[in-house]
Amino acid sequence: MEIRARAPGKIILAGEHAVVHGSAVVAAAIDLYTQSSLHLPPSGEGGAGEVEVDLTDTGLAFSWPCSRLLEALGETSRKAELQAPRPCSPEELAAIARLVELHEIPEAKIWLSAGLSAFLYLYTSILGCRPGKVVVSSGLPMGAGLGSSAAFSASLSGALLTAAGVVSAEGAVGGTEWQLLGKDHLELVNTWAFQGEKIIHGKPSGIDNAVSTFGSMIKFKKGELTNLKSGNPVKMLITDTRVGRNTKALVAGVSERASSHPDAMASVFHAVNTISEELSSIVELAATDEIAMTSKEEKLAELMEMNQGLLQCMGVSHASIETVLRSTLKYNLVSKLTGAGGGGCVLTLIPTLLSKLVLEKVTTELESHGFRCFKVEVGGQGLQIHQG
Ligand SMILES: Nc1ncnc2c1ncn2[C@@H]1O[C@H](COP(=O)(O)OP(=O)(O)OP(=O)(O)O)[C@@H](O)[C@H]1O
Ligand SMILES: C[C@@](O)(CCO)CC(=O)[O-]
Ligand SMILES: [Mg+2]
Repeated sequence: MEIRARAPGKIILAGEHAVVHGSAVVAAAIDLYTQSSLHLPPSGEGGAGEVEVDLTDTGLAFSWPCSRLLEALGETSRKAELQAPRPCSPEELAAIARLVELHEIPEAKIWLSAGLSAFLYLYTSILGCRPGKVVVSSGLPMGAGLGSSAAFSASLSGALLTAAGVVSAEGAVGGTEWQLLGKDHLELVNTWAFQGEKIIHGKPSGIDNAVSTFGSMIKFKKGELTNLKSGNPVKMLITDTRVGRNTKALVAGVSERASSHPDAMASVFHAVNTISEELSSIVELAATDEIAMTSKEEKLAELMEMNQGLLQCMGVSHASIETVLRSTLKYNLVSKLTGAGGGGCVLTLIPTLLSKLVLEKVTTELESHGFRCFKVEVGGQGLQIHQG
């Protein structure tokens, strides 16, 4: 049996990091996906065989004998528990880390260990220690702020829960082989994906896995989701600075700064909350003419610029991000980091009336710094399933 699931990455228009401390955040799916293809042999009983994962984008594949997994983790998946996802316990995480260490991951790719731990936890918790193989491919740069960890966790959870028979597709994505899940099933996938994010992010807010699972554009605050209907298409240029960084460490750094300067950082988080609330209202306005559109985009740009300034207060900007800010500002364009920062990707708002020539000049200048630029469609579908 083969089951494929794909989940999108995301951009954050305002509110990253502050959302971990209770502020509102606005995020949207993008049309870059991570796909998990699950292959299960007909028998499927635990004990014999292996659990394999092939991370095609890294050129690395890993496998564990089912007997070894059973010995280390015990038979974990029970149908009842599938409806009530639980966090990976410290003991399970330690056992999983030892299983990952059995494979000598090349030092240059040691950052993969978090993803492998999330894989083993989700696979054994949902399917138990039965043989199977997952092939993962992605259009998302890893560790770049576009939610690669969430897209990985959501696509994997979707494929595994479909194989376990607890979620199923309810409708087709017009003109494609992909199918959509109903709201209740998406909620279950999202809760499992959040467990995967906890292993990779440490203290995730839940916004990344929510956007990867539900898609669209979302305002999120203290676990509460509000679907936003963008009044007009939102056009963003994404610049990947190609500076690798680790979201878990960056999130921890902001928490440390909040502990060192509680009052000042509380003011920063409050200001970000206000920016996110205002941005969510403006993005839903439907501008019907050029004057209204220009006015709307100027307000969005101002809010992005203010949020970037507050992200610098949090200590998550980077010299490469500042280079993007300076380069785009020369053309009166506004940019902000997206995701955890510390490098990774930067958003630049593309006004409707911006000429193609100017956009080409900006892109050429950014690429002259060794950055990679690309445009994405914002606010598309979330998790999608295909049963072979
Ligand atoms: N396709 C994948 N296969 C295996 N592991 C992955 C994959 N994509 C992401 N990961 C895991 O997630 C980690 C990157 O997650 P991280 O949260 O640091 O960055 P991000 O999700 O790309 O950015 P952000 O969280 O800021 O949006 C990788 O180091 C890897 O462990
Ligand atoms: C930095 C952060 O706010 C977003 C990362 O994409 C972390 C989180 O919310 O889990
Ligand atoms: Mg992530």
